Amino acid sequence: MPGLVNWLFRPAERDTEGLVEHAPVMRVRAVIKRFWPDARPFRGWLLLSLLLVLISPLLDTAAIWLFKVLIDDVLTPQNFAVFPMVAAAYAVLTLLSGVLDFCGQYLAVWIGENFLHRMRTRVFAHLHTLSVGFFDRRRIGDTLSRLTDDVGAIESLVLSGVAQTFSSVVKILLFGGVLFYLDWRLALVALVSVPLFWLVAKFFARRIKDAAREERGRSGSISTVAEESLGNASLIQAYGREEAEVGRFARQSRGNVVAELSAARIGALFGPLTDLMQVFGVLAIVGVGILELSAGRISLGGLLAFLIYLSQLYTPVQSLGQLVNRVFSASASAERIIELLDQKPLVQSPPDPVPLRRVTGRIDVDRVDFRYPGTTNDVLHSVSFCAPPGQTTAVVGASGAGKSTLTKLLLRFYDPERGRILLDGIDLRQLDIADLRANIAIVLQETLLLDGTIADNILAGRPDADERQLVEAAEAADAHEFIQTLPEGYETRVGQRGRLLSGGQRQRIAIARAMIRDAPILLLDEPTTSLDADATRRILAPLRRLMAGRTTIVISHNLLTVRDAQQIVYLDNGRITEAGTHEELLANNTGYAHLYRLHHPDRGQAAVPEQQVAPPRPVDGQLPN
Ligand SMILES: Nc1ncnc2c1ncn2[C@@H]1O[C@H](COP(=O)(O)OP(=O)(O)OP(=O)(O)O)[C@@H](O)[C@H]1O
Repeated sequence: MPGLVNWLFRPAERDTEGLVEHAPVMRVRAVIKRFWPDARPFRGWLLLSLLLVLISPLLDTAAIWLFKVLIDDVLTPQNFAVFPMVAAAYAVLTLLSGVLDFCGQYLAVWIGENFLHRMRTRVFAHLHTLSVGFFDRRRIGDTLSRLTDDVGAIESLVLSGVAQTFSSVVKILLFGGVLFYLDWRLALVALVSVPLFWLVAKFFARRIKDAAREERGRSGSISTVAEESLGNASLIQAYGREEAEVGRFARQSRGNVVAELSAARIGALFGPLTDLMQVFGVLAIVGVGILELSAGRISLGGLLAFLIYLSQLYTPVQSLGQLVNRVFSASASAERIIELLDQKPLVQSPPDPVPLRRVTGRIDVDRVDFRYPGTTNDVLHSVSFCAPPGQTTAVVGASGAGKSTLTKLLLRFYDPERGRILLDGIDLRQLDIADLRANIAIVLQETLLLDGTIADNILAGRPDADERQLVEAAEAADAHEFIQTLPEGYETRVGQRGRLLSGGQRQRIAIARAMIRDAPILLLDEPTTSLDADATRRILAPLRRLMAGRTTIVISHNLLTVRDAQQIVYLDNGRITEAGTHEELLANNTGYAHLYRLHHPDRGQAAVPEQQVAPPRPVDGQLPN
């Protein structure tokens, strides 16, 4: 027996793989209070739906009363004269109750779905206010699972939960009142079991919430593993990791099953237990009912109607109990949403930003120290340099030196720990983030394409551009030609992350996007790294066209693009150890020169590298070669 009890109440296993961020535990009342303001636009409709909820048990009460009339005034005295009236009343009541049920149910779904839509959009919009750092730390799969599944739980807490509680309470009061009206002694006997219901429901509620919390977490882990695994299908297949991945997925899925079963055992036990209590209650009433009948204090019709009202009373009491359980399990989901909503963006625009239009593009990096949130080591140490307007500054250094980190600070994905970055003499922290980013165009190593058409992807740089500007940008990016050979030209879809295009084609689309943006500042982060020599050669000319006249910060291992720069900054473990032109740094014969020779072993100490590609664009007559 103790073994059986243990099995019935065995909790779900805790997930120890740490794929999802655990949400802080909250009281149900606090959860409801938190989301109640979100229901504001629906409160009028909710009131109407509560009104319908109120009318429906009234009709039920009348129908049961008609049953009493049928027995006591038609069947017992065998009086047919009253029957047509009773029958007509029944028909009208049923019709009315049908219409009201339809309206009530549709209204409830309408309110629920519209609330859900607003909530989902709000959470999604909130996610987009968060800094890039949040997405670096979080598993996308879990966030998706919260956005799709957990959001629904809030609706059941603040809307359908409220409506159902109201409906149950109304029914209990109404049917309870009629019971007292029919025979108060019997009614007292009937109500003795109500507190018992509550105790049982309370006992179950906490266990259900624990199981639900684990189940939701596991569901997030399943999505996380699926998203990571399927998103990297080529890597996994190339390295034969399929079995290991399936195993990882199965582990989370099994954990979900265990949590679901734990919740199911507790949930399934609740129903029969309350049924049992109900049967004992009814038997006790029948016993006392016989005494009442023989004492003439109630008619047979009255006793039967009493039992029917009683059965109607148990249903709302029982559903109130189940509702408590449902609310507790839904609040486990709501906790996960609250955890998301409570995330604050690491960087925010100031309340009174300095107005900014098109900048001239002077960038001053002033003694910047930086470390990533939650880490212990500085990635940048007292980094200072100036990128003059319209000129190219190359940031060079070994892998992990902090080059990309610098571009993240320029885009204000993060703020420096100490020091500042100035744009046209204004600290980035004083600017509206949108104004700042409107002045910057980026081309990254791994081209970011959205799953839309080629035109969509280029126009993402400037949505209000017209078709002529679109084609001009594509031509300047050397992309127009290949786009025209595609079956649907500019309207060809590029597939998820642009997988239907080659690396070089993706990169040229990215250049066209930056081109159409026509921003005064350009950030190029390893734009040629993922390309082979031929593809690199093809994008160098468009890249140079893009760089012309803009303040460009280029991070590259490809010293071909670096050689074009008027200034080269050499980063070593987060510190600037050298700065100057290509020739100056080669003459220094330290970090940069070593890196250069690493890439061009045949060049030795040669100060002037020979031309490898089409002649570089003549920038202000200052080109190193
Ligand atoms: N999101 C992050 N959270 C914590 N640490 C990070 C994060 N991104 C980068 N780092 C760390 O910061 C350091 C600098 O990284 P960064 O990407 O700036 O180097 P990099 O010079 O651009 O390297 P590469 O040439 O290989 O791209 C590295 O040690 C890296 O581990």
